Amino acid sequence: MSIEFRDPVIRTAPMPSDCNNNGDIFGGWVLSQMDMAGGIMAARRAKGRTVTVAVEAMTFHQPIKVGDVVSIYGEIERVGRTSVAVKLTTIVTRKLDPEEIKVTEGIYVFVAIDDNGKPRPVDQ
Ligand SMILES: CCCCCCCCCCCCCCCC(=O)SCCNC(=O)CCNC(=O)[C@H](O)C(C)(C)COP(=O)(O)OP(=O)(O)OC[C@H]1O[C@@H](n2cnc3c(N)ncnc32)[C@H](O)[C@@H]1OP(=O)(O)O
Repeated sequence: MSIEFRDPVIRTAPMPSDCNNNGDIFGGWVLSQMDMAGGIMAARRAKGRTVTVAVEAMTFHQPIKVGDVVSIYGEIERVGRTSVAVKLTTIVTRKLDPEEIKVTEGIYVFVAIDDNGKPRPVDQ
């Protein structure tokens, strides 16, 4: 299903306090939002706790600005023995403009962990 017809995992609006020294939204803010979106998807897929082990192929295509509505879409990219990779794409709309702009994408890898923080198998 294409992005336009799916629900985002997270939809939010950044605040002026989320800006960097250029006045755009700080990259760390969006990385964190993507981590949360991927963490929700991975925890659902792994049916329990997961931790982020790696971020692969992260690209910042366009800046995010105050006033943007930020939507993060996710899809499961692959499932390993203990890991779940989630492809995350961030789309914004700017103020009242309905145009959807892809601003970031990346693949976040999560590992399912047990109560001792050790990797545990994910149902295939
Ligand atoms: C129930 C529903 C609830 C729903 C509602 C929940 C809501 C919930 C929302 C939370 C949203 C916040 C999400 C933030 C999540 C953090 O902020 S987590 C904090 C940051 N991360 C950490 O602190 C993790 C620190 N690292 C570790 O503890 C250990 O390295 C780990 C991750 C447990 C792995 O341990 P290890 O012994 O090194 O594991 P190892 O067996 O070598 O590898 C395990 C798997 O990882 C893969 N892997 C290892 N390194 C890499 C790498 N560099 N690249 C790719 N893959 C790798 C391996 O290939 C292997 O995969 P499989 O082949 O088994 O599939």
